[in-house]
Order: sequence, then C-alpha cells, then structure tokens
Amino acid sequence: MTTPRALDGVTVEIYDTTLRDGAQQEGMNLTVADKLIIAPLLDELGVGVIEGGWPGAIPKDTEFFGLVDKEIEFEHATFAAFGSTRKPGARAHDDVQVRALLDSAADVVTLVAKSDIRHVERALRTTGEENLAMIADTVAYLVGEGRRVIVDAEHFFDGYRFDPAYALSALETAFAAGASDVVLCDTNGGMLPDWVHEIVSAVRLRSDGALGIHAHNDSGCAVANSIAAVLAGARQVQGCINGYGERTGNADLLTIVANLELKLGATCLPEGRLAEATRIAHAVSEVTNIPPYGRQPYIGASAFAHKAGLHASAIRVDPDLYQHIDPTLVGNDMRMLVSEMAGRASVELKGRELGIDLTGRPEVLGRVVDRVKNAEAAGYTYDAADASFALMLREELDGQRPTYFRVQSWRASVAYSEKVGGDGESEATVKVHAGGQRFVRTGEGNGPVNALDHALRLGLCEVYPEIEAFDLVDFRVRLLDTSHGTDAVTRVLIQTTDGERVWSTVGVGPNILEASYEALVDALVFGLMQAGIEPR
Ligand SMILES: CC(=O)SCCNC(=O)CCNC(=O)[C@H](O)C(C)(C)COP(=O)(O)OP(=O)(O)OC[C@H]1O[C@@H](n2cnc3c(N)ncnc32)[C@H](O)[C@@H]1OP(=O)(O)O
Ligand SMILES: CC(=O)C(=O)O
Repeated sequence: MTTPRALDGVTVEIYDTTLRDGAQQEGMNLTVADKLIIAPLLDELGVGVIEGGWPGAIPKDTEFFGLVDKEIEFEHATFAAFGSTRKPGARAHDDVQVRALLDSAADVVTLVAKSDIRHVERALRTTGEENLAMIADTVAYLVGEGRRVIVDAEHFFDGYRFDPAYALSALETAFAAGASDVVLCDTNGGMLPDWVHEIVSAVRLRSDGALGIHAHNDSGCAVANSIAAVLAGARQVQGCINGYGERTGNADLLTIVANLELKLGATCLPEGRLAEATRIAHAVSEVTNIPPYGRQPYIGASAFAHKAGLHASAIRVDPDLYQHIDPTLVGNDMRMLVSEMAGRASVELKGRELGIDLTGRPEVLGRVVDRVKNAEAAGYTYDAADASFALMLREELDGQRPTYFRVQSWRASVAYSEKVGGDGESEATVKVHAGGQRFVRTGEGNGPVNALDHALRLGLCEVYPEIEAFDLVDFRVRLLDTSHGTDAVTRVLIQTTDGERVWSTVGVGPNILEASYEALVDALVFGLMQAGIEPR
C-alpha cells in the first residue's frame, strides 16, 4: 500500500515566464529567434502557459508575438502576453499599452497590478481607490475582448504584511472584474515558507478565486515558498527554467514541478514529460548561452554524481540507499566519480559505467584505488577526467591500454617577434613512431601547447586520419601549491570532442608544457580507443 501524499489528485497549472521574467536576468538578452527556439521546447515539456514577453513595451516582444502564431504549432501551451494595468486617470480602452496586449492576439493576458498600498502611493503616485479602478477597468476591458486575464498581484506578500485589507481589496477587485486567477507575487523575494503558507491560507479563507504563486529567490526560498503556497491552496505556479530571472532569479520551475509531482503527488505536466526535464533545461541553456549549473537540483550534471567511497559501497547494493529519487524520472543519470575519496566499490561501479566488468577482480580494484589515491596526492584529479581514469584502468587490466604510437621526443618553443600573420609565433617538433614509420613533424601555434598539439596531429593523422575529427574544446590550467609554495606543480585539464562525444583528460607536470603533453596524449589515445580503432 502506498502512503497518500498531500497533493494526490490535485492539478497545478504550470506557467512559464522564462521568456519574460527570466529574460530580466542580468546578462541575458534573448533575440526573437532565441525565443522562437525556446517556446517550442517549453511546449514539448508540457507547460500550461508560456508568457512570451511584454508586447508594446519591448519591440522584440511585439515582433515575437507577431511571428509565434504563424511559425509554431503548439501542442499543449497557451500563450500569455504580459503588461500592466492602465495609467492612472485614463481609460483602459484608450491606453496604447493595453491595446498592444490585445493586438498581440495572445489568448491570455497577464496584468501586473499593484497590491501594496505603499507602492500605489509612492511608485504609482495615485490613491488606493484609483489603483483599484485601474485594475477593475483594465481587467473588465480585456475580459470583454475575450481574453483570459490573469492578474499578477505585485508585492502581494509585503503588501499584505503591511496592510492586509488593502492587499485583499486589490485581489477581490480583480476577481470581481473577471480575472481567472490572481497570482500572489513575492516580487522582492524576501519571504520565508511559513509566512507564505500563512498568508496564502488566510487569503483562501477570504476568497474562492483561483490563486497562483510567483516567487523570487532573494531569500534562497523561491522553490520552498512556491511549494508552501501550493500546499496552502495555490493552483498555478509561475517560474522560469533554470531559475533564470532578475537579481537572484525566479523560482526554478523544474525543481518545483519535480517536487510537486514526485514527492507530493500533484499533476503538473502531461504524463511522461517530466522525464524530458534534463534534456529540455540543457537545451534552453544552449540558447541562452548560460552554462548549465551542475549542482542544480534534479537536472544538474552533479545531481546524482557520487564521490564518496562509502556511498559507492552502499550504492553497489542498492542505488536508492544514496539517492532521493530514481534519476531517470527526470531524465538524468547516476554517475560514479573516482577520486582520492574512492574505495574499491567506486572503482567497480565506475568500471561498469565504462563498460568494464571488474567483478571478481579484487586485486585490480585494490591496485587502481592505490594508484588513484597516490596520483591525486601528486596533483591529478580524476573526477574531472574520466578518460584518463579509463586509460589507467585499462593499464591495470593486464596492459589493455592500446599503444597507437610512441613519442620518441618532443620540444616546443616560443619565439618573440613582430606578428606578421600566419598560425602564430610558437613552434613544436615531435619525433613519433606510428604505423611502422617514424615521423618528424613541426607544428606552429598561437602558443607552445597549441603548437605541440598541431605537431602531434601532423605526424599521427597520416596513420590515424580519424584524429582529424578531434577538437580541443576546453583547456584549463591550475597551479597547485602542493608544499606551501616551494614546489608548485601544474595541472592541465583538457576536454576533447569528436563532434558527438566529449571526453576529459588530465596531465600534471613541473610546467604547463609537460602537463599539457600528458593530457594531449591521453586525449588522442582515448579518442581512438573509444572509436574502436585498432593500433596500426
Ligand atoms: C515586477 C516586474 O518585474 S513587472 C515587469 C517589469 N518589466 C519591465 O519593466 C520591462 C519592460 N519595461 C519597459 O519597457 C518600460 O519600463 C515601460 C515601457 C513599461 C514603461 O516605460 P516608461 O513609459 O518610459 O515609464 P517608466 O519605466 O519610467 O515608468 C513606469 C511607469 O509605469 C507606471 N506603472 C508601474 N506599475 C504599474 C502598474 N501596475 N499599472 C500601471 N502603471 C504602472 C509607473 O508609475 C510609471 O509611470 P509614469 O511614467 O507615470 O511615472
Ligand atoms: C509580476 C512579477 O514579475 C513580480 O511581481 O515579480
């Protein structure tokens, strides 16, 4: 028998504001084309409403609303245009910004309205009565034009704590004018879950209208506050993919959805869509050009990555002993990290991940654990360099590391001269044996490491043309102070791709060149091995 959950049988409407409030994040600047890529991803995820922007205020948003209807067929989501109530002392009918919301042709219009009397008097510079008239007039006008109108009650929680009667009058006015939902906004993001729960519960006692929650993360509680609001009766949640948004961000929509569905039993997305969460969040990151946050709950690359040896030994018995959910439910994977904190269980599980069965090989496991611990003490790091670890494992497995080539010697130098174009000022020469021949090749580059990489490839591509597809995509250097500054060593981490897969290798040495050489050689060997190439 399963234990009943607090939200079993409850449906929560998911309202995505990535394209509007998410775009208010510092450094984010979405083009119309970006929005046209992100919107279908949100629809694929199965959100109920996509807020596309503020037509009439931002020219790109006006253009986006003009295009979105023509270019994309949405399966699930309806579109919302965001804007504000009319100006004080005018009529909604005559307000150009309100007209732009109608012109956007969006089925839903979301109006930001003031509900904190201090904002009414000091920011709007009008009276409480006039603000209520602005809400009533604008909502009724848009409803009369056939739109579903959602009211985002800005600063509702702060306003309620200061003057509950006024905050409630704004909410009641919106419902009376025909708003389908009033969304209680923690605009300044300073609320705590207990406060949110208490206020939403109090509002519920006063109103039967549909409530929503829109939380910002300034107190680090946006997700918790959104969940508290739903537990107290809110039935719409607004938020952004990857928690994008102004200042510290909006509530991270996918964390909320995963918690509501998997922990509390609510229905937020169509059946099976939560399993697309990781893929879609990462696809949105590609468009925003903001690298995914590895430690993001549920969907981050590290969300189910285990480093401690003791965790691995329990996971070997049952993965659920060290994870709060099955990662596949959100489209993520469990990963084992091997490092100085590893034990034999970690190596065995990592081997399995790499397709190497180490059951019944305790001597190999013991050797690898010792080697990793000693290497990490000398500066290596394997949790960031899976490919170097895989090669080490193969070496310990009766010398299974393939010998594709042998470097007899290499040297690299930097020449200082006036730039005259070409590849660069640095030069490297390698003497390498491969395919039964000896090559001596010189490469140029914009630095000695780049020149060394070119020289190695020049020689090896003649025997292994597959190497031409390998690209170095990331190169990180760190000086390690292993003995209080007297004998610093250099660690280099390299990421390489063949266009499909990415692999990471590590090198350590007394200088950047030696460290880079080691990481470069591992990258080439691993790339060839992974492609199933036999030594020639
Ligand atoms: C909490 C939120 O995040 S709400 C979303 C906020 N998003 C944005 O502001 C992005 C888009 N904004 C814009 O492009 C511009 O600020 C515009 C077009 C909306 C307004 O620009 P401007 O006309 O130059 O006015 P400005 O930005 O200086 O001031 C905003 C005006 O709106 C008024 N206003 C603020 N909230 C509301 C409201 N809920 N209802 C009606 N009017 C409002 C302000 O009192 C001010 O009026 P004033 O011009 O008479 O002083
Ligand atoms: C409406 C909105 O974005 C806010 O109050 O934060």
